[in-house]
Amino acid sequence: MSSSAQVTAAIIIGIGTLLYLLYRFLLPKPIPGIPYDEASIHRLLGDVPDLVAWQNVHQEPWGCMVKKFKDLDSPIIQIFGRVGGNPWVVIADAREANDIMTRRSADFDRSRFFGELVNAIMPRFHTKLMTNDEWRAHRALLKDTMSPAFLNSTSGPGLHEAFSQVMELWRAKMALANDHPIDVEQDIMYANLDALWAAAFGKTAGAVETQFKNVAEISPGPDGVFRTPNAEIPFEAKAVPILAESMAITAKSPLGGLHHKFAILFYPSLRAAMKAKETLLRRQINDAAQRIRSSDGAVQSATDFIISSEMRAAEKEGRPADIHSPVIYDELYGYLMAGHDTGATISDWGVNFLMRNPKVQDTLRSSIQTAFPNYPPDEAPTAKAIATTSLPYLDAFIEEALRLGQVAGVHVRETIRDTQILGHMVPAGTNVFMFLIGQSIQLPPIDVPYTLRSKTSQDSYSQFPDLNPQDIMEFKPERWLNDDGTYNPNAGPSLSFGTGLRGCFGKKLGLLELRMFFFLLVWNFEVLSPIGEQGPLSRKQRLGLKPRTTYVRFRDLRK
Ligand code: HEM
Repeated sequence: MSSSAQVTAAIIIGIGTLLYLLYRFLLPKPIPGIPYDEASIHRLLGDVPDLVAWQNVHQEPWGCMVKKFKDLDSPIIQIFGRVGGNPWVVIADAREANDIMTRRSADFDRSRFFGELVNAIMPRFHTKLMTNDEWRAHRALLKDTMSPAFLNSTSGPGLHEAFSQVMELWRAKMALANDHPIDVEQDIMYANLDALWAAAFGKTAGAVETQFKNVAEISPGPDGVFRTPNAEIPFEAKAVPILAESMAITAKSPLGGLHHKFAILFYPSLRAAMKAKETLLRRQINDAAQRIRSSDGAVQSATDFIISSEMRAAEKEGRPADIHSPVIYDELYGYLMAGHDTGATISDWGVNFLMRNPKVQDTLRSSIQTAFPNYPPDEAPTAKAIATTSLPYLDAFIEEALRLGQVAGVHVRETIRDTQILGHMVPAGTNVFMFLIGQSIQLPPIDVPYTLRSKTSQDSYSQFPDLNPQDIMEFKPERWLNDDGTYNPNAGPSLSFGTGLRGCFGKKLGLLELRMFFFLLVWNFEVLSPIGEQGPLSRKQRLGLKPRTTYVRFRDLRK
């Protein structure tokens, strides 16, 4: 062999060896002792191909996890979701999940994986921060907007207006659809966007109002479901779902948040949406400041609240008010974004559960009619009356819809020091996913020996009972009621909003949103299934985990 051929051969062997070593380096490295799928450790992409394959067939990736837990017969497993990244630990046990989120803050904190989702859009939104003084200061900014007084008097009327409007939209559609099913998913999303917009800025975004324009064009699709062409809503409002949906880029891309940042900077639709976000916030904040100056500080929205607080603090400290601070911008937009799609997703689930459980629907309706005996059918009670009246069956219905719906397939925390989960050592810096749509919350649990539970989990064992495995898959609001008919949120694991320090900031507003929507829905209509056989209820992954379809027939109860 000539010397140049020898050099070429040596280079090829060298490159080949390097590539092989790189490949070996990037292959998944399991955490010792925690079960995993054997096939996944021989692939650079780990478990991703399985999740993608499941998604392609079922429109959501999570059923694949139910199968992995079953195949590995363990409530704790590990999966490999990033090339060359650390394994992710996943648990399917509500009791341990609750324990991690409420009692183990010395071991777990907000996961950077979760924070990455919002980083490119709202880098100062507190959901991204670890639990520290900065996070506490951000939470304090809007804390009082979750007080009962603020919710019932200031936020409630806007929610009532938005949902009353969508009831009228459906009345108009129903008159033309002539007892055929209507696709209501987009209307529900717009109604929730309007509702949160009103809570944030004092007036709806006009999204539902815009939909009235096209009602006359309602027509059946090949599946017999009636739909209206989507009327263009104001771009500032449209920007909210556009940006919210873009967070999926982070979740899905092997490059995570880097890919999302690139998209926000260079994709024209996302650039336009970011610009609309800035314009909207600037205008709303200026309007709020002017309103406050001219009306002795009367607060009509979350924006008014945050701006008047800043103006008062500045006056007290003798400095100019910093009403256009990036923190205020990101917290306000976070408030808007975090609440509309989550509320809409659970509303879609609840509508499906009402259709499939006519007895539950009858009980729910008679319970609210009994609570308001003096109202004629065409006059719904006020926002304040709905918000403040004891309605235990409605609360139980919502709790059950949250349990069997679930907006998020998982909650995530990160270990901040080496720790133990269900008897296994988990190193610091590991993302721990707590699975919500499988065993122990929606399916019979996987057996966990008591002694493997953490000390805090054992000590708090009697805090809530496990769900009954015999009827865990049924939609049964009664499980959340005491014998005397009062609502009992501790009748089982209630994790749909997360829990503990880093649970949902807007839970009370979210619950009010759902209360107002379902009250007005059941007050106005009987919610009927589309005609014909109903298949099993399946999911699709959008920003949240939604039911595959929300097709409804309505019977108007005003007639
Ligand atoms: C039905 C409605 C809602 C549902 C189901 C829901 C669900 C959730 C979930 C599952 C989390 C993650 C919790 C965790 O990791 O433990 C979360 C966090 C959060 N939610 Fe909600 N949410 C809803 C409404 C809202 C509303 C209306 C707002 C604000 C106005 C809001 C603001 C937030 C914020 C700021 C966080 C992050 C908290 C932190 O990191 O400290 N949510 N929500």
